[in-house]
Amino acid sequence: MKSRFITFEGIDGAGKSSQIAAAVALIESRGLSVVQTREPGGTPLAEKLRALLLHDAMHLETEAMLMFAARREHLAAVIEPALAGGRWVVSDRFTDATYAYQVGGRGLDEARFAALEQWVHPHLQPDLTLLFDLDPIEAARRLAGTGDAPDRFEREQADFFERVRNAYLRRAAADPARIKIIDAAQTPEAIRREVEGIVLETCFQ
Ligand SMILES: Nc1ncnc2c1ncn2[C@@H]1O[C@H](COP(=O)(O)OP(=O)(O)OP(=O)(O)O)[C@@H](O)[C@H]1O
Ligand SMILES: Cc1cn([C@H]2C[C@H](O)[C@@H](COP(=O)(O)O)O2)c(=O)[nH]c1=O
Repeated sequence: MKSRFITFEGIDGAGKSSQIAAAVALIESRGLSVVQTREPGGTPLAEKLRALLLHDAMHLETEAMLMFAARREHLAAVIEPALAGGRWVVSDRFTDATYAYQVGGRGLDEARFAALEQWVHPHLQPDLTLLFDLDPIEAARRLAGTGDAPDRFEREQADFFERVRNAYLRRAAADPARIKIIDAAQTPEAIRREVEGIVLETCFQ
């Protein structure tokens, strides 16, 4: 079976990380080998860039370029070799996050985003993206419940996350065959069933 690249997206606190393990377990239960990874990050160097991105204030264009620098490393060291070797890749975020957060949330010029995307991965897009869609107020409530110290993005206000959410929904409307929207207000069990159904329908038919 052809290897697949699956990504999980959504505003902070939407619940995507909670569902990734179940999706990976489902794919592995079919006898397939899966690389589970995340962005920004996924390699030692990209994880160092992640620490800068999540904790140090910076110019918006620096932020966008560092996201793509981390992605370039991640593609070269993890994603491309895995796919070439017949393994599946499941990533917690990819380039749709840059569109949503840097273009939608922060106002990065869309042409600059498109140029970076074209430079870093001109031919590769995920085969399937699961977009966890949730009201930012509910997402903030969930995050507050974790008790974890918020990072630079998680400290943003609801209007920022409303713009991020709307940008994700625009990206999904532009590519409905790839990006499937999940109502993240459902119970974890209902979401798990929906995620598994979409993965089986789109990747195993
Ligand atoms: N469907 C759900 N209903 C209620 N709470 C949930 C649901 N899914 C996840 N949670 C809880 O919400 C919190 C955030 O979940 P999770 O870490 O999966 O979100 P996330 O989208 O990955 O966020 P981030 O991008 O910030 O890592 C956790 O405490 C988790 O237990
Ligand atoms: C890939 C990517 C990520 N971000 C932001 C989104 C999140 O706030 C953090 C990553 O943290 P997570 O809780 O592990 O999801 O980074 C971004 O702004 N732009 C991107 O391209």
